[in-house]
Formats: sequence, C-alpha cells, structure tokens
Amino acid sequence: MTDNQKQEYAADESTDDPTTDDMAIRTDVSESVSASGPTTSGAPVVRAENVDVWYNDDQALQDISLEIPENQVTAMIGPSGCGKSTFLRCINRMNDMIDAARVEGDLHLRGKNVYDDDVDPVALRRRVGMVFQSPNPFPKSIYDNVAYGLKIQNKDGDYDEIVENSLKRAALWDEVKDQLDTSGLDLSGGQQQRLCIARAIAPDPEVILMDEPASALDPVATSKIEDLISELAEEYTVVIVTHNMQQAARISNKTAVFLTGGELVEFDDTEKIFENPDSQRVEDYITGKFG
Ligand SMILES: Nc1ncnc2c1ncn2[C@@H]1O[C@H](COP(=O)(O)OP(=O)(O)OP(=O)(O)O)[C@@H](O)[C@H]1O
Repeated sequence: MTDNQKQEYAADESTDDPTTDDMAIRTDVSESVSASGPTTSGAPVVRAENVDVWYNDDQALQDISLEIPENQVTAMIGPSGCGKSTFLRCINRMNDMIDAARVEGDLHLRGKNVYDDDVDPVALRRRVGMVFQSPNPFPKSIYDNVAYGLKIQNKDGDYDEIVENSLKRAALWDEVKDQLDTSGLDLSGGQQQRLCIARAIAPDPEVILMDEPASALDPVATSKIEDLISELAEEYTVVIVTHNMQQAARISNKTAVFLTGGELVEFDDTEKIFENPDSQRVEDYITGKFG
C-alpha cells in the first residue's frame, strides 16, 4: 500500500467505539451544521482565525485568518514550502496524524471550531473529504473504492445508487459502468483520480480539499479534472492547492497567496489577485519574478 493509501485508510479509521457512552458526548460537526441553520451561497463555510502551525520548533504557518465561501473554488497558491498543504490539512485535522505538528488558533466549520475537544476528527473528515496529489485508489474494485466510505460508516442507503451517482458526478460513470467489478488500479491515471474524487464525494461531504489533484496527470486528464472541479463547486465547497497559477486563474473564484515563511500575503477574488494585486510581493510572484 502506498503512503497516500495508508493516509486515506488512517484518516477514516474511527478512534471511537460507537457502543461506548463516550460517543454520546462527542460532537459530530454535522450536528452543529444543522444547529447553525442553512447558509446561502457565498457565505463562509470555513473560517480560520489566527492559525499558527509548528512542526516541532519550526513555524510553518503564521497567523492565518481567512474565510472560505460556500459553493465556490478557493485556490491556495505560493512557492514550495510556504505552507499550502499544511493549511489544507488544518481544515480536516489531517495534521493530527503528524506527531511533530502543533496547531494553534481557531478553525471553524460553519461556526464550530474543529479543534474543540468535543469534535471527533473522524466525523469531521466525513464532512470534509480529501483528494491527494497522486491518485490513490485502494486495491479493490471500482465499486468498492466508491462504496468504501459508506461501508466503514455503516451508512444506510442504496449503495448501488450512491456509487452510480458519485461516479456520474465525478464524470467517470460512462467510462466504467460496465466494469465496476474490475480493480480501480487498472484505470488510467486520470481515471484513477476521478475515481478518488468519486470516493471522496460518495459520503456527501460539504467541503472537498484537493492537494494538487492534477499535478501527476497529462494535459488531457488535467483538463477533465479542471472541468470537473468547476462542476463540483455547484454542489460543494472546494479548496484546492495548486502550483499551477494558470490553473488557479482558470478554475477558482478566490485565491489565497502564501509566501515563504508561512505567511498569507493576500486573499481576494481570483480576478483581482491576477489582474491587480494589492501587494508588490504577490505581483512579483504571479509574474514569475520568484518562486
Ligand atoms: N510532516 C512534516 N514534518 C516536518 N516538517 C514539515 C512536515 N510537512 C511539512 N513540513 C514543513 O512545513 C513547511 C510547509 O510545508 P508544506 O508542505 O505545507 O508547504 P507547501 O506550500 O504545501 O509546499 P509544496 O508546494 O512544496 O507542496 C515546509 O518547511 C516543510 O518542510
């Protein structure tokens, strides 16, 4: 199993025994969703307030505050090592799995701080799905890859229908509908990544995090993933880390520019960032003067 597959398995492994009383006092973030009422499109779904992250004594993110709007694509760009992936992993608490990592500050999902003691990270990750850089299907059939999250959650429902709908939403159904029993590993790289997207959306998350989802793909497969991301934003809030500035400009509504040292230098509408940024450092970065 690759590191990515292990990460995905580990992220889903429940730390709770649902039969214990302890479960009763744990808060599924979804409960706070309904408690906070419906949100309108464009309202912030994720709100970071003064987030700092350290790996041992090295600070990777400094005082990050930003609001990620609903049903839009928000891109995180910046040079290598500036903390983009670290920030993404704050949102679904994947940094919890890195021993050296320490997160301070508040990270709200629809008004609930995901770092509160009563939040179960496994429940959180059902609300906040993730797609990694390299496609990482499990060594299972296409069907079982998509149904995986439903099965481990013992979710009720018509699995056949959910698998079909998820594959349709991931723009893969037509290519695989006659081979659902074959291994996900037999698909092309681009198909594998769309399978991973189908797996991420099957449990019906609210937010989908994507860490350079097209960087391992050829231009045709990349273009399909980009079209898909724009479509997904009609139903989900998408946050994408990308090294590719043209990609950020093409598909995102909002762009956050991180620079070396883990500083969020500018966060604004994508058009503004690329056409008329406030900061000279951002201008220099997007015009290729460094990075
Ligand atoms: N597991 C880890 N342990 C220790 N340090 C880490 C770990 N992960 C990241 N870092 C450090 O934190 C900083 C930010 O890394 P991160 O991967 O978040 O940046 P990034 O902007 O996503 O980089 P890239 O674009 O190269 O993927 C870097 O200095 C990196 O070396």
